[in-house]
Amino acid sequence: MKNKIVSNAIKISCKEKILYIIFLIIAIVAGIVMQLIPPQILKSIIDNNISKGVYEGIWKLSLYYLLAVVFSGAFDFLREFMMAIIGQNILLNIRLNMAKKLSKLPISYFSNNAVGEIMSKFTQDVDAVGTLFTSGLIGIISDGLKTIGIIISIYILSPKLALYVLVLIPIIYLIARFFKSNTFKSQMDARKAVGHINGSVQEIFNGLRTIKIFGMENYFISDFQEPLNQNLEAVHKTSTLDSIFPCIMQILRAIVITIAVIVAAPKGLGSLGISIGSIAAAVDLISRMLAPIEAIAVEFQTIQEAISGLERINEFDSEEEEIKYIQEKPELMKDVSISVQDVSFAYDNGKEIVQNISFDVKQGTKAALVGRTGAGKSTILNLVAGLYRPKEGSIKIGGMDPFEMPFDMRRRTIGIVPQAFPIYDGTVKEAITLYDETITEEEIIAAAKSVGLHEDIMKLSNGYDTFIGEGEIKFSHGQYQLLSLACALVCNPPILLLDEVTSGLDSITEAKIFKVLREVSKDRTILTISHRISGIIDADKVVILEKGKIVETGTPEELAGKDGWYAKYNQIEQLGWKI
Ligand SMILES: Nc1ncnc2c1ncn2[C@@H]1O[C@H](COP(=O)(O)OP(=O)(O)OP(=O)(O)O)[C@@H](O)[C@H]1O
Repeated sequence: MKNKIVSNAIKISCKEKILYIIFLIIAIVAGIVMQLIPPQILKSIIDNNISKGVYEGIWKLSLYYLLAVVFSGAFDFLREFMMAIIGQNILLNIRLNMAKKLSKLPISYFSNNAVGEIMSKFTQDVDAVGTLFTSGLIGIISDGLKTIGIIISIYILSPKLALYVLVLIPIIYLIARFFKSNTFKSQMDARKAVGHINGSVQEIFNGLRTIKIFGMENYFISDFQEPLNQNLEAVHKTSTLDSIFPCIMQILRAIVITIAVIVAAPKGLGSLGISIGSIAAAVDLISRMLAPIEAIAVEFQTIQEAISGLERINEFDSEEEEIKYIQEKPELMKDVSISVQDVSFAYDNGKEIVQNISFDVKQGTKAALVGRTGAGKSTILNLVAGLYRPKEGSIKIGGMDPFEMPFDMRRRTIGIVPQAFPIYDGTVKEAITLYDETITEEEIIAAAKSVGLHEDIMKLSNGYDTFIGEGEIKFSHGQYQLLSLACALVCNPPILLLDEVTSGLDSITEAKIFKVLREVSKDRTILTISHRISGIIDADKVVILEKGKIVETGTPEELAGKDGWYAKYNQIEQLGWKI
């Protein structure tokens, strides 16, 4: 199988659930054999007892009949149960394999794929593939064998009757298939509409304030109404098909049985010359045959869905993985200067975002990248952090390409503070360590103290063990930025990359964060980005970017003395305008 994620999951599950697989095979075989026994007992009761007026021992045969039916049902239950356990285990292993794969993908994968799309691979596509194991594949084999077994049994009773039944099977199958594929289509429509409704709800929640301020409630309600109507229509269609289908199958069963009785009855139209007991057994067998044929129609549908899910998982599986660089004994760098030489870069869409960028940040100094929104500042910071590789030129940190830096070395060399704190589902402690268990309690507290957050954390209900996941807001925006800074500092990295850390903060909080930054930047190499001159802290060097190119470089004093971009930005800011 080409799909390694799925084939590997099947292999693991086969090993883990070998006993269940053995029970499944036993249940399938025993179920098929068991369901053939009751009609034979029925035939014997009618032909050998009732027809001949021998009533002795009937109760025993009736009891055997009952037991055979109960056992047949029990084996069917066992089959379904085993299939569900094995199938769910395969699903779990597929999802685990996908999570492992996801953790190996480069940052560009996440920039080029919407979160919703990735999520649907983990949920809908895996569920669709799962039906292959919980019902589809095994179901089709087992129901197919059941149908074959029944036909053989009818053939033993009367070969001609078996031929009549054989002609009727495709008709029954096609009718069942027609109903099931239409039901499936309307279920899909209903699901799509629910997806649209969920999207609208999320949009409404996210923009609640704006909606209220601009009085857009009616617009959103109308946006909500349409998918609701679509959902209702699709659900109505599904319910109608679902309620008609059993009636149709009942009628079909009656038609097949009527035909069988007419052609088989000793004095009927085309007498087959078989006993009354055989007719009764045949009627019993025909009644049992409709359920597996109906199931096969459903299983074909699920297999089709599973194949398209499998294709999407296969696509995900073939995504190129990030190269993992490993160093035997990661050493801390002695020289931590940053050098950016003739760097050009384009994201996957090919549009060049930065061109011919060159600058360096000497060890222990501070540089600031300044430019307007969209100038390419964050892109350069991400390149320096080693998240992307330049298309042209080179970036070195202490002579080493940051893209090729082993992960653990990167974490201990470069501390990154993003524009906004990413909220993880976890405790304050986990937000600082990012689940790195090698970080000690003392190091966590020292990091929190260095950013002045220790007292605030201690005031929380469970201190460092307080949960701060989504919907559990415990801090202000500024405090979250300090937490983010503590996370960057906990490994004591000699380099700090700061991405507009104070954007969106009031001037008092901004001043507080600047004070902390001044403290923690001592003896560190700092690269900070800002779209304002006032957002750079004590920079030794300022690099001004405009549309992906450097337009000015120098110390703040040098640049202030020129009639260039820096002076222009400064002038505008002093007038109170934001760039
Ligand atoms: N993952 C991406 N894929 C494609 N284009 C991107 C990606 N990230 C950013 N860009 C584009 O690169 C350009 C520069 O973005 P970047 O975030 O580097 O600018 P910036 O100067 O940091 O802006 P801001 O101050 O608003 O954060 C923008 O035009 C943006 O559309």
